[in-house]
Amino acid sequence: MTLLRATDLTKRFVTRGPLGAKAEFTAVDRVSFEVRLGETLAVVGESGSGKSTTARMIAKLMDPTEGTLEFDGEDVTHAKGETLARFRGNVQVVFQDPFSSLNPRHTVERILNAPLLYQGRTPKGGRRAHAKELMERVGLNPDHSLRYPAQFSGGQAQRIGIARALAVGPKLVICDEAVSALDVSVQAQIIELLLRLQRESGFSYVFIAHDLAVVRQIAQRVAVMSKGRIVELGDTRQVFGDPQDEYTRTLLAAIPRINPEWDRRRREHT
Ligand SMILES: Nc1ncnc2c1ncn2[C@@H]1O[C@H](COP(=O)(O)OP(=O)(O)OP(=O)(O)O)[C@@H](O)[C@H]1O
Repeated sequence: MTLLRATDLTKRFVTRGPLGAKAEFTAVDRVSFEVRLGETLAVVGESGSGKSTTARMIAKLMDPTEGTLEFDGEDVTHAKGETLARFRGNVQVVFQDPFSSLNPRHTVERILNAPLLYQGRTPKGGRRAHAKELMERVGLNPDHSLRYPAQFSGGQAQRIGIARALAVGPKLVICDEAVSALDVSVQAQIIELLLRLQRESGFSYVFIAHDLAVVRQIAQRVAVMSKGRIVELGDTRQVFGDPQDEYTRTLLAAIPRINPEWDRRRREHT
């Protein structure tokens, strides 16, 4: 079942050159894909390929210049008011830097209650219990609910970011380079957590990443972006095992350890 469908999503930015001359730059160029219920779709590509801009558009943090976005069968491209609030209850984002996305002056309890309150909902067992329950779900000590973000490590802060995304019971969680800034060992723990939460709750992920080794662990399907376009999209094993696009091959060749099978075949052909 299709949960989210992006059709020809396009984002053009107007930039100004050194002499003040206006120029238009197409960061995302007619990108189309769907996210199925319960799956993880990864979006990979080099820096500047348009991954984050795509993530921001499907999270409705940025309007597309052109194209449409459907969620749960409903056109949400220009959603406002109640429709937008409902969308925010279904689609949540986990950002790369937890410290800059968590308000440093708010306690974890307040941070974890904010999404529900925005929805005009009150947590059933009260705010404290709601925060503690979410902290437990993501492996944090619930006794620390009155602490501030700065009192946590990077990995723990990312767990708070993930707990906040879960607070409203979303159907889709967009992870925008959510593990990229973490040490490798912490990264592995967070990936494990993301996989466990998906098993428990059955939501979908759109997983934006540049680390293909991580993508291979977590995503059933992958979209490869280059210069604002999707150049390849398909089953992760298939795309990584037998890339059809030249750019995907270059991307994979940059980390030959990623797929011994593909690496072996690459060596055979060179
Ligand atoms: N607000 C903006 N105004 C002008 N150009 C922008 C803006 N936001 C992004 N861009 C440009 O759009 C292109 C795509 O950026 P985007 O951040 O989506 O790429 P990315 O694939 O996520 O890269 P990274 O992995 O480095 O985050 C880049 O060339 C970027 O400089």
